[in-house]
Amino acid sequence: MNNRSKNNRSVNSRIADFRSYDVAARRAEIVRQTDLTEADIAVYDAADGLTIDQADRMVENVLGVIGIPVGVATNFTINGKDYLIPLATEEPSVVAAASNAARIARGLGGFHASSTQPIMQAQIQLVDVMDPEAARIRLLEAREEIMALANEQDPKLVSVGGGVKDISVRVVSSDQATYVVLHLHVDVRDAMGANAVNTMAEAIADRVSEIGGGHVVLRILTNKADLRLTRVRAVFDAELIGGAEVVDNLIHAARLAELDPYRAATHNKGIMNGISAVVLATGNDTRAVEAGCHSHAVNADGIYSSLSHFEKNADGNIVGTLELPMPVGLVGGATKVHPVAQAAIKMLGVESAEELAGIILAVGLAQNLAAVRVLAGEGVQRGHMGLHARNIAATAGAQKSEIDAVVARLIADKSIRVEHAEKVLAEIRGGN
Ligand SMILES: CC(C)(COP(=O)([O-])OP(=O)([O-])OC[C@H]1O[C@@H](n2cnc3c(N)ncnc32)[C@H](O)[C@@H]1OP(=O)([O-])[O-])[C@@H](O)C(=O)NCCC(=O)NCCSC(=O)C[C@@](C)(O)CC(=O)[O-]
Ligand SMILES: NC(=O)C1=CN([C@@H]2O[C@H](COP(=O)(O)OP(=O)(O)OC[C@H]3O[C@@H](n4cnc5c(N)ncnc54)[C@H](O)[C@@H]3O)[C@@H](O)[C@H]2O)C=CC1
Repeated sequence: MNNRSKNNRSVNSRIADFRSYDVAARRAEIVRQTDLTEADIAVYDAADGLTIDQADRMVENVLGVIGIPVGVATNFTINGKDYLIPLATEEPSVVAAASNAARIARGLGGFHASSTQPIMQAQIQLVDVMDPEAARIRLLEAREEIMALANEQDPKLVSVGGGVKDISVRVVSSDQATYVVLHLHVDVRDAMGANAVNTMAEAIADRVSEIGGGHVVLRILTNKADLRLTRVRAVFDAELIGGAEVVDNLIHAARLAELDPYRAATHNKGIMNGISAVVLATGNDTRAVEAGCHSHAVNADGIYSSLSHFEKNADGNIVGTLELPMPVGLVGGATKVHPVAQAAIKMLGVESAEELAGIILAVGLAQNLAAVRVLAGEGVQRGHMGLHARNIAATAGAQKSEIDAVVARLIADKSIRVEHAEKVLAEIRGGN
């Protein structure tokens, strides 16, 4: 299931035992397989991949930068193509878990992703409208004029096949107030699209109030990007999951997440472990994606619920599915200015925002399956805390050469706590 990169390199995401490579060997492997050159991958040498001058141009009142590790998830095949996927996360076991679940799906075809058109929406809120229902109809009658005025703001977007495709108008009312809210539906192609649609919304606002009446308050993107959905599905091998009993327990665990908001929040956090890590690694807007996902987690009955679904198929394997808004881009925002984000995009070899969205969903589903699988079996502590033990050993003061020995003792003693690590370290240093 190899994939040819843009420069015709062969990407094979199945790199057995990648964990035992040292950092230099991992980089060499990535350079060998992907379009990243040795010069490109050197951005990871700077502690944060970002100079102070670059940071100072990105946000305000800059003091410095914060480093977040970037790891590579292996074993991913998506729509028949292999990917080596950068994840930026401070949490141990996320990269391992995603790689593990991708390995479990790989033999059964990997992940299949698809998306709607990349439609983002802006809202223009009219207040104090005397005749809200009639205003709604007048605005819909002016559809062509409103769309043309909005499209004039972004000839570049229109030239690449995007632009406003439709409008809709809602009357939002309660006992306290009634608002007329016009939505612009904008195809943003390979952009995340917030700046693009906000520019349009501000430009048409006066004309919208002339037609609708009242006056304008809000003219801003909605992060409930429910017209820009990405879907992913994968079959996970029952044997590799741990057998029929773990499969059945996994279904019970997933069902509780559908029924119970307390469980759903944690289940969805596991999904976001994967999603936010790829979104961050590619310089995309984590808050925009997270807000969109949260808004999507409320089901038809108004209950906060699981974002994913797991079912057992006729072969006894698990079929996992995930459908989410995924407003990410390859142009604009930090994707174009952050050197590490650019390296991530080049490593992935993605050609469209839609392809990137499919990868992000696949990692979200993989991370979710991996977590629920261990919860349905041995519990999360062995795998997660085993990897977290490295942090604990370092916190206790272990040097690089001492960490492996301290971690081995913490796991053997089933006590992954700083006080115990300090005791073990003292013993090791004392020759006991
Ligand atoms: C941690 C594992 C994967 C171990 O699982 P394991 O079965 O011991 O793994 P293994 O040693 O048999 O290796 C299997 C594959 O996993 C990967 N792998 C395995 N270890 C590593 C490693 N060190 N570094 C890199 N890759 C690793 C790697 O791909 C490897 O294949 P290989 O390539 O070696 O042939 C498993 O226990 C697991 O998936 N745990 C879930 C961890 C998790 O979800 N972490 C997130 C933090 S917990 C949380 O935030 C959310 C949660 C859990 O509450 C969500 C929820 O409740 O739903
Ligand atoms: N509520 C939110 O989520 C908000 C987010 N933001 C920020 O907005 C930024 C993203 O805005 P964008 O409009 O994506 O950025 P942008 O304005 O930098 O880039 C988009 C522009 O790129 C041009 N373009 C060139 N080639 C294109 C192609 N192939 N496809 C699409 N457009 C192309 C178009 O003119 C388009 O308007 C992010 O940094 C985000 O953090 C800003 C305000 C609110």
